[in-house]
Amino acid sequence: MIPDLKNTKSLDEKSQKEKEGELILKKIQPSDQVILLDEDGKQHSSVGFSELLQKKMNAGLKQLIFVIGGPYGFSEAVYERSDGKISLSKMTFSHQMVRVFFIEQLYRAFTILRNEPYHHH
Ligand SMILES: C[S@@+](CC[C@H](N)C(=O)[O-])C[C@H]1O[C@@H](n2cnc3c(N)ncnc32)[C@H](O)[C@@H]1O
Repeated sequence: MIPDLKNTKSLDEKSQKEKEGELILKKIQPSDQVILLDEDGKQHSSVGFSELLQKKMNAGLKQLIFVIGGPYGFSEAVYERSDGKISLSKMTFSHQMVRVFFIEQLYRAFTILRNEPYHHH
């Protein structure tokens, strides 16, 4: 997790996104795949999302990184480095809410892949 930026009042929207973007990009290795959580991304069902994860694992990917943006979203540099975008809804949520929703979906996806009795459709 990247700590909240301090003194953001002195930063305009673009500068804040760029500063956050630099901190995000520092954590990413060249071999990583990066998927952004973004309201304009592709929407999946929970089963569809579990299939996407399975496909990535089958491809022998070393590390798949999901990134949640700050209050103004992502900088251009982060969009350029990304390999895809997924959306949880057309609505905009706070990054704190997205963290909770997305962790539950990750948990759900792995229970689907393991045939555990958590997901009911
Ligand atoms: C308050 S939102 C930022 C909204 C900003 N207007 C934008 O263009 O992304 C903070 C972060 O939460 C995540 N987020 C918010 N709503 C989302 C949604 N419906 N689906 C996926 N991620 C979402 C994104 O990662 C976003 O960068």
